[in-house]
Amino acid sequence: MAAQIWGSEKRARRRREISAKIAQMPELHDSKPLPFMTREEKIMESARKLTILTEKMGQIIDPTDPAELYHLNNEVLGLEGNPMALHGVMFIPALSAQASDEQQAKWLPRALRREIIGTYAQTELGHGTNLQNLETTATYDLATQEFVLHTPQITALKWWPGNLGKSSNYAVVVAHMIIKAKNYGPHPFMVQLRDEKTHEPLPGITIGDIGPKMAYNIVDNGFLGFNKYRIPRTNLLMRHTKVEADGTYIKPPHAKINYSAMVHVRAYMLTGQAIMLASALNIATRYSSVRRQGQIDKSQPEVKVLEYQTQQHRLFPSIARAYAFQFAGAETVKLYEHVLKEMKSGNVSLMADLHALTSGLKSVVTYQTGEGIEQARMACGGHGYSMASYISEIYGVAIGGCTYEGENMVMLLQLARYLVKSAALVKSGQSSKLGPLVAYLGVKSEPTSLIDRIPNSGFTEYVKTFQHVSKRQTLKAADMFFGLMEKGEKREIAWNKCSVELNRASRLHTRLFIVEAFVRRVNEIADIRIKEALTDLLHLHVNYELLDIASYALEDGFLSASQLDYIRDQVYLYLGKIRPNAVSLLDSWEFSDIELRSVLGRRDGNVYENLFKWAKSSPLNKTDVLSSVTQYLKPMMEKARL
Ligand SMILES: CCCCCCCCCCCCCCCCCCCCCCC/C=C/C(=O)SCCNC(=O)CCNC(=O)[C@H](O)C(C)(C)COP(=O)(O)OP(=O)(O)OC[C@H]1O[C@@H](n2cnc3c(N)ncnc32)[C@H](O)[C@@H]1OP(=O)(O)O
Ligand SMILES: Cc1cc2nc3c(=O)[nH]c(=O)nc-3n(C[C@H](O)[C@H](O)[C@H](O)COP(=O)(O)OP(=O)(O)OC[C@H]3O[C@@H](n4cnc5c(N)ncnc54)[C@H](O)[C@@H]3O)c2cc1C
Repeated sequence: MAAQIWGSEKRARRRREISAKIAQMPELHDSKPLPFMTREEKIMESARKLTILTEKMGQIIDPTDPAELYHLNNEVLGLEGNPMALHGVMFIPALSAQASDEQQAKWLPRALRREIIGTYAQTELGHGTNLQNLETTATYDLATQEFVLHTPQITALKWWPGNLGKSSNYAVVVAHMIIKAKNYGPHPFMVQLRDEKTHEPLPGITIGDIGPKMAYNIVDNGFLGFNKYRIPRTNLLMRHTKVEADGTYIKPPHAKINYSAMVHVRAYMLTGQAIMLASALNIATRYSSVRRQGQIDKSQPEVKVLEYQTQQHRLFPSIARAYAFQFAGAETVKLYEHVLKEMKSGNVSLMADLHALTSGLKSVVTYQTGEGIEQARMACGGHGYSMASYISEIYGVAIGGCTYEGENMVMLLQLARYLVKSAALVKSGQSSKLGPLVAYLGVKSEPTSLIDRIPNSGFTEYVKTFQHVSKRQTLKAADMFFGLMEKGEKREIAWNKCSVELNRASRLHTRLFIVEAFVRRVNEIADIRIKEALTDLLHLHVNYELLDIASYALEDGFLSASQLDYIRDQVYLYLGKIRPNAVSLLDSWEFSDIELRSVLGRRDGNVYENLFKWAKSSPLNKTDVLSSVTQYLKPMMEKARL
């Protein structure tokens, strides 16, 4: 099963080898539990480990393999980020995709050797989503052949970029490029921020940390202002766009090609989300098979809480989602790598499809991951609320994904644009022009679902039902939009008036893709036992998801009330079937105790003893009487007694 999760037996074996090596290197372990550290201590600890990794990484992993890098990152540095997180996740990918060969030769080896630390600075205090209204400017000075970066007012301060505040000395900065008074829109520039020797900010640069956040507090998200700060013309990233010495602008082959660093993270982050969801569920499911509370049969001893159907209903559909996201994520990364290769050789024809897909997936996956982790926390009762579970930290980090790389609602609306265009093709009889991901929009569906009538259809009837609701909602939302425009409404106003319905279509389309990716994977599996276990999980997934969106299928009678009962019964049936495999389905992800960082979710299940040990190690327990008591509470009580 680990091979299915991680993509191959070799990958699963490599993960085990890497975990085993790390287990033997105490210098790479947390020196104390992260929840007992201050933010400064955590950052210090993380930087300490980073320097060891820079020396020893090659002995532990293949540093050119993103999957191995990510595993090393999660084991050693953890989910809360590190002082070089953006260096790996966005700075290097941005240079790789957007710098010319010559620029790459100059900067990439330095970045890879970690001579310099970089980040990706795009969002501003006043604008993040709407890139067209970013305010930072890069004005070309023909006389000196330099760009002058400037922050015209406080709302134009770069705000949020990870590791910008304190750690990075370089950044890819996105600014509106102005040449001879003409604004060419946002473009990426390589900018040195700090002196390479002293790490002091360079003159003309105002920079700092934006303060603590809900999570990710090892990352120094920062602010940045420029005061007429000059950089050479050749610091514009020029793989796709060029500006010649005389100010001539050579436009890129696709208007949005400069957005590739965002698409990179959107494609890769799905796996990250699946891992976080599976981690939280691993903790909650292991704990639920240790925790005994109450009786189902009063004549019997207290049961493990995992025996309760409500507990299973709370956890198991999310186990199925974690697998589904992992499989959909693997497909998306493959597609991304393909499109990136094509883009490098000038073929940009697949960019729109990739953008639409990643926008929808990013939104649905992060939202449902957040939901699943929060349920996992509640499934652990009081102990879930303790930082000893580590679930609250996982939750805080995971839901950051609902916001970064494009706010979820906004990204769903990006997918909706693609869906509406596809609907227009269907309506104008041009279904043959539909791309493969939306081809179902042009296929006539049956009048009713056959779900309960062909139960062994190998999920075909389920897929058809998902297709039916997605198609119906897409065409309905598109009709609403076109209808408003026909009545004379301006395009943008009509769009806004339909946006809730449009986003519903985007979610349904994305959920269909996730189901299909799960079905595709299960169909490929040769090993009978693995196939059986995953088929049970897939049954639970399709029935649970369908129940969740049933209103869309009920409203036009595609599903009947009796079919809904059938689907509900299937959910209960598969909850019971999955119960014996539940812990194994999560242990198969092979998270080490070092990586999980959870007292509650330890592999040995020795929960209570370790919780007590953990509590005793709390800094508050270093002394029996705190100074808050001697200084304030004790005098107060004494005064009251007089
Ligand atoms: C050992 C130690 C190692 C440690 C390091 C570990 C290394 C690991 C190695 C690698 C593994 C990677 C694993 C990753 C795991 C993830 C972990 C995450 C970590 C957390 C990092 C967080 C970092 C966060 C960064 C950021 O948030 S950066 C800022 C992001 N900002 C946004 O996303 C802004 C959102 N807004 C937009 O994208 C745009 O403004 C918009 C798309 C909404 C609108 O754009 P615009 O206004 O310009 O466009 P229009 O509306 O005019 O036109 C729209 C048309 O353009 C098309 N379009 C838009 N975008 C694209 C695109 N990207 N591609 C193609 N087409 C695009 C639309 O479709 C429209 O087309 P149409 O007109 O035809 O409809
Ligand atoms: C943990 C974290 C890490 C980050 N790291 C980085 C980084 O490294 N580099 C970087 O540059 N940035 C980074 N960011 C910033 C991040 O990319 C932005 O916060 C994000 O893109 C959302 O933009 P915003 O903050 O402007 O939200 P807003 O756009 O102001 O969103 C506020 C609300 O308005 C709604 N809204 C906005 N526009 C529309 C629209 N057109 N239609 C409908 N609704 C709309 C949204 O849906 C939302 O409900 C990070 C953010 C976080 C939380």
